[in-house]
Amino acid sequence: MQTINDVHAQFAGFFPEVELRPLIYLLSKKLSEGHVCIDPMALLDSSELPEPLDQVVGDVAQLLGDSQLVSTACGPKRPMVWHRERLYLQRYFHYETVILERIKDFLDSERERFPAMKQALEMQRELIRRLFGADENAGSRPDFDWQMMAALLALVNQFTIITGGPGTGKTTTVAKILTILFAVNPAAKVALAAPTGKAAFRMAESLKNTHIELTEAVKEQFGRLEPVTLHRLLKAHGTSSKFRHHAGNPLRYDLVIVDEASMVDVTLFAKLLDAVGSNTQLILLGDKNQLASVEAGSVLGDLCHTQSTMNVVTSEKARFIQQFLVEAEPSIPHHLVVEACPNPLAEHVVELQKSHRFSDEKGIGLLSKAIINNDQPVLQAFLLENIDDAITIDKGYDAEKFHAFAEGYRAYIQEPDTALALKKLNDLRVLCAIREGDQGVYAVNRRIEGYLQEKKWLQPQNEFYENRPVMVLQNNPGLRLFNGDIGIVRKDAEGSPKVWFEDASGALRAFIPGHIGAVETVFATTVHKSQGSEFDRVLVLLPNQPQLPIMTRELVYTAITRGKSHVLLQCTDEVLMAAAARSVERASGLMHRIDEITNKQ
Ligand SMILES: Nc1ncnc2c1ncn2[C@@H]1O[C@H](COP(=O)(O)OP(=O)(O)OP(=O)(O)O)[C@@H](O)[C@H]1O
Repeated sequence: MQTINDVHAQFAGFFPEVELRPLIYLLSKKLSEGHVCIDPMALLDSSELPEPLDQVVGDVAQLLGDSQLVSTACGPKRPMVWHRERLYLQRYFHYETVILERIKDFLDSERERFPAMKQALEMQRELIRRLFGADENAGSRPDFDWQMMAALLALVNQFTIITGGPGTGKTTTVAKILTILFAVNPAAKVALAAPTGKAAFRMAESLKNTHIELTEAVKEQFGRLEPVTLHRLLKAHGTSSKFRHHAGNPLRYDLVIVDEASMVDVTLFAKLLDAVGSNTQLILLGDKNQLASVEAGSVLGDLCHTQSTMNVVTSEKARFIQQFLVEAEPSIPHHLVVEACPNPLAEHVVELQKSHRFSDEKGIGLLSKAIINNDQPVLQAFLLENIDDAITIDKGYDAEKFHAFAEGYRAYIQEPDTALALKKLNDLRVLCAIREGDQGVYAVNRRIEGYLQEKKWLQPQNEFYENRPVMVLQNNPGLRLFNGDIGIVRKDAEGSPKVWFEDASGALRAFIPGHIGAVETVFATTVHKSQGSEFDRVLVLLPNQPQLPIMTRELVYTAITRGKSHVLLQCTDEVLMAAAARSVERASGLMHRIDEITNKQ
């Protein structure tokens, strides 16, 4: 229960206009829950206001319009902005505005580039047809190849979002985009980035291991791509959110690719867009259905959801794309081709729809779709039958099943080669929804430690015991270690404990434990922290509290799709059904401000 002493009430109390305090209270509270702004009219009916702030006097719009603390979009700089029925802290309104303005700039500059780029791509017709298998597979494919649409649009656009679930080929599409780009411009400068070091590293690995045939020259170009975190790309000043790259000192690349963009909050999103100059193309990859960032905003999801139908294109772009198909190949479905697109982001967001990793008919593919679509009959069938090879649902939170899973950690502990041990550690993970309580990360980590100790595989006598798996909890740009990086404690040749990490090139790096700042044990981690990672097997432990607001379909979808071959789901029927029925709601103005890209307000 909220008390008058809580931090949001204190914040509201700093403002002299007493009648505005209930709104400021709500704004502060909602910001801490990940919302970028509030719709005061909708919220004032709710019972979220503590006494004595629960009395709102007068007409809200008039109150905000008359206040010296509140400005409008074009008004003087004040602590808050009231814009199109939403109330923002000035800073967050600014971030949203930067995002919209930068997208507008990208769209303006690409119109000029289109004829030249179109011509350049037409010169690469053979390569494009070969990459998308048009010659050999013509006619055998049942549906239009959305990867081809994504790649061609990304190459002619300045700003593109490629979204899709796990295994839909986002990385493969990037490999094809790069192959075409290097054919057009062998000297192209490309940056690969992601919000976490782990995600950036994983993208670079997947690019190196792509199944597409590359020439030696392109292989060499791929080999030179160095994955970096967004903080490193933008050149963070220490651990602050100030960056050396911004509109006045833009990034000097031809193309910037950002993976796992669903994890980027509104602040970093705005700073990224601000730092990408008008001559640089930007491609954002992510799964719009995944959990959003821990901090405020769900920008990637919001930008994707501005369109009710995905993959709509104008007939001009459809003609351009379809010239690369051979006759027998399926073309873009007719209902998606229009004369003019009302949404400015049409042709800039492409959804890849076919998973090449999971079947839609069974296993992780079927269950994750059923969760995100709240498909209750399919979920009921999973709960009733429990006969899927890739999914085990344990409704009784069985200790034996838990221990059998934890036993999987023995492989990395007994692996003498530290690089291999790091890989084996990352074969499996326990994913928790919460931190506190018996089913939270802290208790579950202790439970696994205790079990492995009982088996005499671990001796956790001190903080940095041999083989402790740890996750770094903050960015250390100076050490090139970032929040979310995972390492193992092992003694070095001199017998001193060190924490070992793998860098982007696969080389081992060791640090004295005291030098890397706060870490936590990572046998189990939160679903939030697991974003950007995939594991062969996961145990998803959902707390037996169906009413918990954090238990949403996005959370369970994100957890399940971290698993590549098997998911053990510990939850009751009620918990799973309640989570599937609940969706993350994050207020932002992006969806209803998207028309500002075309009609400057
Ligand atoms: N068009 C395709 N034809 C055949 N196989 C494909 C195709 N596209 C992707 N794949 C295969 O599907 C698997 C997943 O592809 P990829 O890693 O590109 O997907 P992703 O969307 O990036 O996945 P993740 O969400 O896990 O990062 C890979 O083994 C890849 O080789």
